[in-house]
Amino acid sequence: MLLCACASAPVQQVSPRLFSSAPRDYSLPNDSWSAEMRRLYDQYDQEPGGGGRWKRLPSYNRFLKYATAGGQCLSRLVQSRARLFTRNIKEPGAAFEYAIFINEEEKRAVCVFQAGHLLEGPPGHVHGGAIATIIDNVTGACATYISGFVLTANLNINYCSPISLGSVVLVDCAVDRVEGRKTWVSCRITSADGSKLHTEATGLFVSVGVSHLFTG
Ligand SMILES: CCCCCCCCCCCCCCCC(=O)SCCNC(=O)CCNC(=O)[C@H](O)C(C)(C)COP(=O)(O)OP(=O)(O)OC[C@H]1O[C@@H](n2cnc3c(N)ncnc32)[C@H](O)[C@@H]1OP(=O)(O)O
Repeated sequence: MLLCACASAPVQQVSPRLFSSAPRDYSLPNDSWSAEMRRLYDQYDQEPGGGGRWKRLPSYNRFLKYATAGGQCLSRLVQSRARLFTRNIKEPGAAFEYAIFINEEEKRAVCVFQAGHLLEGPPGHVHGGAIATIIDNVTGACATYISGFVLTANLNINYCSPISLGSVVLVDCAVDRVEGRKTWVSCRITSADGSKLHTEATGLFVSVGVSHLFTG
């Protein structure tokens, strides 16, 4: 379920069944993925209904773009040119290629992430802001899945070793604690084989009503 609200209209409920056509799911493999990216994806991917531990989260460049109903409030959102930051570069493989898998029982999310050439920071390596972005995205998805709609209140990141452009890494997150409106998530980015630690992070996410986005 996705909630929609704006300052001048009452909060409305919009469900994915209102989608008019199949949107592009960016979490599915494409030709830019390396063999290693594909191998890791296959490792976590499970047949729908197969009872596997991991569920892939679909990923769209804008969730509401494909909805057909919802009145004035929704149409104002749909008509805007906003796009999800991590999915707004058209060239496959150029920036963020990733798929997130959720393990509800363990309250964990794992993301297989291939960092493209447009994410350069230090020569040949991934920009720290791009690393922060993927961490925010994956920890945010993990917190959202467990606690419902949340915003990032705090993110602490230790950059332990640089990530090479074009490489594939694993972003592994877990919900550590939920207390009232607050959800704490920890995160580690490692090399694909798990042998090298690149980044460690913790995040605090606070549950809000979607109307918070319109009222500040
Ligand atoms: C079915 C599911 C599918 C899932 C599929 C999802 C896919 C989806 C993928 C996309 C995932 C993208 C993920 C991006 C996520 C962003 O990037 S969010 C954007 C960046 N974040 C923001 O812009 C947030 C800006 N900040 C705010 O709006 C407000 O400060 C907040 C965080 C909502 C908190 O404000 P508030 O609601 O007024 O709450 P407030 O009463 O101040 O605080 C509540 C509690 O939190 C504590 N707190 C608040 N801020 C802090 C802080 N900075 N440090 C420590 N404690 C704090 C307070 O002390 C308080 O604690 P208690 O007193 O209750 O113990």
